[in-house]
Amino acid sequence: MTLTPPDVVRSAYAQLVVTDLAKARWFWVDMLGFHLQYEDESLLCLRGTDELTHHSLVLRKGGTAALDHLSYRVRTSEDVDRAEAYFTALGRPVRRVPKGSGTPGVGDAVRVIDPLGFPVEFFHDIERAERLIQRYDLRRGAEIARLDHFNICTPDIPAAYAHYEALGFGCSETIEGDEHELYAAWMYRKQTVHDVAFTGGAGPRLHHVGVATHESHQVLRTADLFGSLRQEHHIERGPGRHGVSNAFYLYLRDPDGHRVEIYTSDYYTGDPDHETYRWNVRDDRRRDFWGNAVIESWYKEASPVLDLDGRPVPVTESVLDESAVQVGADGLGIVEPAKQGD
Ligand SMILES: O=S(=O)(O)c1ccc(O)c(O)c1
Ligand SMILES: [Fe+2]
Repeated sequence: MTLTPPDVVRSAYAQLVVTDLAKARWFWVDMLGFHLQYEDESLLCLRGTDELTHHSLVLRKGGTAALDHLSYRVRTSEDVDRAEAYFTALGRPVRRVPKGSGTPGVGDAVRVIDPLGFPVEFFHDIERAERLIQRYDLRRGAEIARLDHFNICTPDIPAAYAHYEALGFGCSETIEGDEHELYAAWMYRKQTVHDVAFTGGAGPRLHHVGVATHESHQVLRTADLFGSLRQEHHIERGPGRHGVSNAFYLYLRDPDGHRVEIYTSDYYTGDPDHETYRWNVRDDRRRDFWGNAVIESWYKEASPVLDLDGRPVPVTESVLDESAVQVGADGLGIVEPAKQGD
């Protein structure tokens, strides 16, 4: 029996558990400039300046910092039923979340634990929100425009690739070994570089949420804002230019250690014959086009994830470890001189 996957439109929101809502509000609203769409004593629903639906980030107060769930928007309400049937047929834990019983603003949804162990929601209906695209008077901090992608840590990248390919995701770029072993992949439904990407490592864990600004000067200004306020310890990696995606980037850690990437200027991937661009793991421009080393914490640290009952999901150690491949300025393992023309 052929399984019809849900028609995923885009990565829509991440729901993060934070231990101090006030500190999280400072980081995500005051410093990053997310707009506050909904707030109560235990929950914040936030969106970027361009976003026309209720939220793209939800912060829920809890005892341990973790990913509560990732959420994808699907094209029709029938696709929510398709998602339920698809993951039920895969033998995965599935839970229907009727409108009003889940995240504020979201209509009928289904939540699953996917084959990679991640809590993932699929929904169609979501409340519309006031158009703030040209309300420059309300912009502040990093001026975040929208959610761009999720990056997940998983021990088996080929399995992650196969799962998302079966969901109809295209692949824009990869990092591969000399024998084409897959170290990382970037996959999309919307017509940019990625909605989801996979970082090799113990998983399931959330590596980061990628949020987009319109301009690289906003990425630079973000770093300056944290420096000005003596909050530079929130800066983890960058600013810099990625090899993969060609985006300009800055990685921050929020007060609970959740990683967020401020990201701008990747490229269009919408043609039906779009070809995957493949990087060799020994190319030390792959992660930073200028050859700057990737800090160890970026490879090793990530947020735990919760199951459908809010319990932490145990992790499995990785099969491949990209950080063990030392090339030029990158990697942390055995030093191998880069061959001329690598
Ligand atoms: O560091 S990489 O160039 O591989 C990279 C590319 C795009 C991303 O969104 C990212 O987080 C990391
Ligand atoms: Fe990213």
